[in-house]
Amino acid sequence: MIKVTDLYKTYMQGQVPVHAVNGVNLEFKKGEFTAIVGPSGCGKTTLLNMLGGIDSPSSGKIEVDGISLTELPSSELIAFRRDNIGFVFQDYSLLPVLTAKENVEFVMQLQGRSDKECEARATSLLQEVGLGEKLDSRPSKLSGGQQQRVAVARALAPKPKFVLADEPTANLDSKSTADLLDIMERLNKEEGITFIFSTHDQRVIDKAHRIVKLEDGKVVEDIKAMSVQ
Ligand SMILES: Nc1ncnc2c1ncn2[C@@H]1O[C@H](COP(=O)(O)OP(=O)(O)OP(=O)(O)O)[C@@H](O)[C@H]1O
Repeated sequence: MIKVTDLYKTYMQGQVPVHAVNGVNLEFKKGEFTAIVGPSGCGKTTLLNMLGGIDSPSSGKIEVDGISLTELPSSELIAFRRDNIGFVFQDYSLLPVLTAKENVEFVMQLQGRSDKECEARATSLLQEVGLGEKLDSRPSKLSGGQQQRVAVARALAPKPKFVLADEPTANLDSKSTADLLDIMERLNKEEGITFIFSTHDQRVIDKAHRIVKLEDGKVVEDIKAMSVQ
């Protein structure tokens, strides 16, 4: 479970404080499939970055299965993030010189796993996201949708406790969006992967089981979809 308590993040824009996240309290249970929504600038990216330990709060607490991210020394936070949190970014963020398989293997190599294990898991994850034929392709040879599927496979490679996705479909066409959502939904259902994603995309919002709406850095709505109530 992820527990967020009294979370604040204030940026200074010149002399003006911007309260990007302004007193958020939330819990995410294992296996949830949650969309964070709200107008541009409401704090979605800032919240996701803090949940993932890539940005630190001005105050407040984030706990993952009882471990307080906000209190971990930075070296332990880096290892915790690597082993427990998967990220999917809007711009895919794949390493261009590596093939699809190498991009997925890379993060497991950082965990110190054997080459054999890295290769087997990367291959099976890429097959699972429908890219079994593209293992040796570099990102420049893949469509946006295919690159984002590599990014999902990479996020899952270290067997994370949860996956954070910041507007994962922002650059995808309708077909690629639908395919990516099907894959995320299947992984959520069959493997119990917890997904938390920010989005403006109604097609993605329609698939979410829970919708958390932010405005001006505050949670103004937190609703469960009818089908999972
Ligand atoms: N590094 C920064 N320095 C200063 N202000 C920032 C910084 N990052 C974000 N902000 C401000 O914090 C607020 C929240 O930004 P954030 O990117 O989290 O919103 P968002 O909901 O993800 O927006 P979008 O939907 O446009 O991506 C905005 O007012 C933004 O300008």
